Amino acid sequence: MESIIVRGNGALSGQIPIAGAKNACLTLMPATLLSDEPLTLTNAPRLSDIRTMTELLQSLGAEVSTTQDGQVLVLSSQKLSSTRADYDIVRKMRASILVLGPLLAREGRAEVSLPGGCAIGARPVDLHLRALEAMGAEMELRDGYVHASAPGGLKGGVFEFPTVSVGATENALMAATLAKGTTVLKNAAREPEIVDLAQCLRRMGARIAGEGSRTITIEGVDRLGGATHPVVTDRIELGTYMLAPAICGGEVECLGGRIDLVGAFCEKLDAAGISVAQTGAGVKVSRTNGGIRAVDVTTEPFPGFPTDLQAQMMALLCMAEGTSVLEEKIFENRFMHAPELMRMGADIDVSGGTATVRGVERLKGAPVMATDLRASVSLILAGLAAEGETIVNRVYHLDRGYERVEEKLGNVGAHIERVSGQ
Ligand SMILES: CC(=O)N[C@H]1[C@@H](OP(=O)(O)OP(=O)(O)OC[C@H]2O[C@@H](n3ccc(=O)[nH]c3=O)[C@H](O)[C@@H]2O)O[C@H](CO)[C@@H](O)[C@@H]1O
Ligand SMILES: C=C(OP(=O)(O)O)C(=O)O
Repeated sequence: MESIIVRGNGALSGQIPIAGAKNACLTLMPATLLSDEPLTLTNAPRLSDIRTMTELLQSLGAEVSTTQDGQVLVLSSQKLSSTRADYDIVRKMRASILVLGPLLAREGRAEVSLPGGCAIGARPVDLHLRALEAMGAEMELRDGYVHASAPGGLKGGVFEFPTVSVGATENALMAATLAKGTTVLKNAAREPEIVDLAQCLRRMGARIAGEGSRTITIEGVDRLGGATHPVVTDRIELGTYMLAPAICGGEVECLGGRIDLVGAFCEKLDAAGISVAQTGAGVKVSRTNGGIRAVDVTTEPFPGFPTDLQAQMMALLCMAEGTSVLEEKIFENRFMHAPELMRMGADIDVSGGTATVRGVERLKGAPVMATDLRASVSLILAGLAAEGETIVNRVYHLDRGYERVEEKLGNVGAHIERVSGQ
């Protein structure tokens, strides 16, 4: 099994290229199921989750080819051979549920394994099912699978999400493109990945208005065609690497970064005493003098502070002057990084959805265990600023969402390497 070894270091300096967004690509890929013409995605990230989605789509009969550098995906679903998303693939990745809406819209039926819970929370899919039911789908839960059908095709409907859900909005949006009539999605998610999906679907011929606002209106069309679409920048990878110079000191430019993708996060960095500026090429972050100030953070749906940056922000605040309070409002169990950070000398109390972090002067390297994707990278960030060596085990979580992390951080001066067999 592989591990990442990080040795505490001084200031960082240089540039880090930011990849296309994992979470956008994972919803754009199933959009291929809506059309019999090819969908080409450029700026795709090279990640294990993308390979899992490729495997899932291929199991349904789609053809997926990748350029040698892995950045262009050509997906073709001319003829589908199955409507069943098997447990063996779905269990590897929750985003697999995103094939449900497209399959149902194109084929009138789908059988998708329930993804189940995961380390960060229970993560039910009831809202995905209810939104599709509002379009006339019939759902039955049997043998651990959702058996969905819409024999006469989906029909436009009005659905108000009781809670904002990124995945359920994506599933409903994709399905509605081929439903008969108009669908209105209220209290929809406003994340940049939703906007990216709507733009891609529009390129395929869909009629969508209002993405990025709380209400999305979709006029169903008879068929969708092919398209070429660039995957939006990964705002979570961006925020993660913005924290590297914030934690270690120095100045790093994140190439391709856009402040508008991480507005609420930048406000917190500013309050913590970190300088952030948009440049022609990306986002430049520096901490050249002065310490880190404590700040309070509450996670919220976009445009609020993203839950996917909470663990990394906690790594920064472990070394702030003063006490910070982090409230996790999206997932019920997303503080597993806290005990690992405490192994490195952090002073953190967790009570329910609240973590109180009292800043310490210095963290100390230790062997730690990655429990999920963002937790893993928070431990790497903490290790960069700790005294001595930190060994992060179970890095397969990291490879779901970060490509070439050692190379990207190594190029700005971090002491980081991947080793096998630890
Ligand atoms: C592949 C992908 O894009 N993953 C992202 C997506 O996950 P995902 O789409 O799974 O997250 P949701 O926005 O759906 O979850 C938000 C909240 O709604 C709840 N909920 C969701 C669906 C449902 O049917 N019922 C229900 O109760 C969830 O348990 C959670 O408490 O958005 C999350 C919130 O920004 C991010 O952390 C994930 O990185
Ligand atoms: C939680 C995440 O992903 P997923 O929804 O695929 O588990 C994430 O990207 O941080």
